[in-house]
Amino acid sequence: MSSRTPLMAGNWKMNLNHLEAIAHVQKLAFALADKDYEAVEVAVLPPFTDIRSVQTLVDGDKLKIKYGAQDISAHDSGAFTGEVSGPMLAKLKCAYVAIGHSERRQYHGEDEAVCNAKVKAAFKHGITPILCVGEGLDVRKAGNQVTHTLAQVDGALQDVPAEQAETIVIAYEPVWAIGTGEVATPEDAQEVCGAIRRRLAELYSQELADKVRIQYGGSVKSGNVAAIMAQPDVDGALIGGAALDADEFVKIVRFRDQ
Ligand SMILES: O=C[C@H](O)COP(=O)(O)O
Repeated sequence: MSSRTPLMAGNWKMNLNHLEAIAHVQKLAFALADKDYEAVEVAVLPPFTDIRSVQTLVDGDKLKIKYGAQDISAHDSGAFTGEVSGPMLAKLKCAYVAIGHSERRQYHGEDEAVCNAKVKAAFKHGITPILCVGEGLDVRKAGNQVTHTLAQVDGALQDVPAEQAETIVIAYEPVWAIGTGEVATPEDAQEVCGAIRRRLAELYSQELADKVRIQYGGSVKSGNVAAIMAQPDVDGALIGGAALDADEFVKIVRFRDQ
């Protein structure tokens, strides 16, 4: 484990309405103590319709839980039905936004150019991107996971200046491990997370690469998080299913106790 502050982020995906979101965040807030926030940054990524409610709760009770969105439009405003813009998310004080999640890539055809535009949109509005990258099963079976994932990193960071890139979070999520119960081994996670950090050093500088937090995502649970977090280039986790269970998510935040 590195000296970078780990980021444990719960990606709720399309789960929990705004009332359930309030109850869930209240439960997290009740369970988490100052020492948890000192050791780990904790964030939730609810559906768009929940964000205002989460913001009101976090602001009102001065909670230390960060929150963000699961997607952002590449456009600031205009005729883009169904999209939500950077200025809108910034107005709700979103700290983070997931970009290029494999479900966005798979179901909405998001490619590197789209991810690149969204990364730029997030930075433009002061929101930290959590750039999601990772290979599918066929690519893994062919042994091309590193090449594939680094091409996604290269594409999304095209023309992103160092002063922005140094704050990005990159989530390595092998698609075959998402929601399947198939977790990559800690060595699998380290192989690709380490390669991502080396690529950041090539694209920018070693100093910058050493600052960037690289998460692992894919069937993370309290029972496997400690071994994954023990890897030198893994600085947190992007958690899907297990983040919907407040008790389990708190255990993941407290990975050092597992
Ligand atoms: O964004 C989270 C990932 O897709 C992981 O989801 P999962 O923990 O349910 O496998």
